[in-house]
Amino acid sequence: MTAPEATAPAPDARVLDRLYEVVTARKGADPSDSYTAKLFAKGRGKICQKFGEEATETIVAALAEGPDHVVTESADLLYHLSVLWAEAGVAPDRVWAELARRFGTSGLTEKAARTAE
Ligand SMILES: N=c1c2ncn([C@@H]3O[C@H](COP(=O)(O)OP(=O)(O)OP(=O)(O)O)[C@@H](O)[C@H]3O)c2ncn1[C@@H]1O[C@H](COP(=O)(O)O)[C@@H](O)[C@H]1O
Repeated sequence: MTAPEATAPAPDARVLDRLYEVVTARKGADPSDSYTAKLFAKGRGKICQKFGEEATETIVAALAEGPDHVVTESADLLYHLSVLWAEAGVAPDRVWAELARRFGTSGLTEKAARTAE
């Protein structure tokens, strides 16, 4: 069996960085020991399919099930996004940098600049 992580991360946004480290370390691990390793073994198509399913489940939770379900489905969604990033070779730092770059630019301003091109 794969050993559980020694210490749980703080329950804040940095948990995604820790999760990405754990997920990346599961690449090439025995699929019978790890759900993440099983997903990697099934390939990128399966990982993308799972991410899509979790997105749909999050939508259903928001539309019909209430905040507690939105929380649990969002956690499933972000876990599967971490696996997708690891599969695609995208470290979360790159996403954080892109979000930071966009900070303070209204989506309306960005769209207007794009559609004027
Ligand atoms: N955060 C998660 C996490 N969130 C959700 N899941 C799994 O994602 C799956 C959700 O998919 P479904 O609800 O569709 O359940 P399912 O029917 O089992 O899925 P499929 O058979 O369709 O693939 C469940 O099996 C959950 O257990 C997770 N599995 C792992 N992690 C993290 O990843 C770490 C490593 O996990 P292992 O790779 O299993 O060691 C863990 O310590 C956790 O920190």
